[in-house]
Amino acid sequence: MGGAARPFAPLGTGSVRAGRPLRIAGLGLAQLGAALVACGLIASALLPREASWLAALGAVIVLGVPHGALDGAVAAPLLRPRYGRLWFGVFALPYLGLSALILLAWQVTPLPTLAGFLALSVLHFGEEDAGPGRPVEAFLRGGLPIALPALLHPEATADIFAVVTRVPMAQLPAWWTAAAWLWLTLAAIVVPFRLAAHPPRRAMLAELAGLAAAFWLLPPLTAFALYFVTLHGPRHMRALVRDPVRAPGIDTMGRAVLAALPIFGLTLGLGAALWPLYASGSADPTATLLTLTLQMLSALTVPHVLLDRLASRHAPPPPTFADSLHRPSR
Ligand SMILES: CC1=C(/C=C/C(C)=C/C=C/C(C)=C/C=C/C=C(C)/C=C/C=C(C)/C=C/C2=C(C)CCCC2(C)C)C(C)(C)CCC1
Ligand SMILES: [Fe+2]
Repeated sequence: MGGAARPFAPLGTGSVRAGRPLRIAGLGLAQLGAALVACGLIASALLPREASWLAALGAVIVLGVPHGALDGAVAAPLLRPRYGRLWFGVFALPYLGLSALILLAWQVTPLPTLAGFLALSVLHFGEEDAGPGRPVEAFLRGGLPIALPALLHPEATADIFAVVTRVPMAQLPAWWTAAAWLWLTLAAIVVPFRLAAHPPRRAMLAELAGLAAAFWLLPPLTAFALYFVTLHGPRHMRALVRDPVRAPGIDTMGRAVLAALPIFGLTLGLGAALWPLYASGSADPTATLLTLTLQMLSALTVPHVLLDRLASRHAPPPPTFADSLHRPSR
């Protein structure tokens, strides 16, 4: 998230001669891809429920999970100087151990684990969307994808989480509804003041309005997939591309995608290995995929967020004016 800004190199830059990104009708290749994915997801909302769940989960897995697979590229510069070729084991073992504990927690105490997952998601989404050092904006923006489905589509959201937790849920847990109302009340109080004090950029207003419309008009899982694969994942990858310190080898979106592939493959392998365990309790493969995907996302989120914290703590402070006099500019 932090770090010195570098011009954003759009996806596909590497394959375009003379470094000029391919543009069609004024859109870069990355924006065009995102627009196509968004149209596909919106259209999938017209399908029967099972099919629309499959489309949303497919997008979350194929297009959303790779942003977390870049954690390897963030950990390597922290660990390789000290552990040499053993760095991946030193990184992966605690990462997997922590994830395994969360998967176990879903079996033992599903509802408290759900509450923890939602709280961590607000933090994670908010920090990514608002940027560091903006706790109020982070709470408001991170809370939006969690609160709006509870307020606008409580039954459909309860149906999803009854499958994920494997706990019958005729309606959403009262604590979720109460937290969603609290978020809405705080937003209604804080937003007018902030709008008056700092008029926001038009792009941010458009993003928030688009997100609110998606969570209002689309089924909740489709709206979540849209947010996760067109905003959250790309934003995380762009932040790494722009940060020369946290992942030094990742300086274009094309490189970021390539660097994510090996660990993404490993993650798919882990999912495939866990499948029989999850399928044994359910007759419906779509429900199994929903449970496994959401539980795995939550399990990976804990080390994913911790690593982000550790990496920002190890990042050198931003250069001072005196530094800039001694160092050649990038
Ligand atoms: C490095 C590594 C790895 C990998 C990793 C990864 C790949 C990660 C990822 C990560 C990630 C990828 C993360 C994520 C996150 C996510 C989240 C945080 C989410 C959340 C969500 C939510 C919370 C939702 C909800 C909902 C729904 C679902 C529906 C409707 C409604 C709502 C919206 C509410 C491995 C293990 C292989 C090995 C070791 C090392
Ligand atoms: Fe993330």
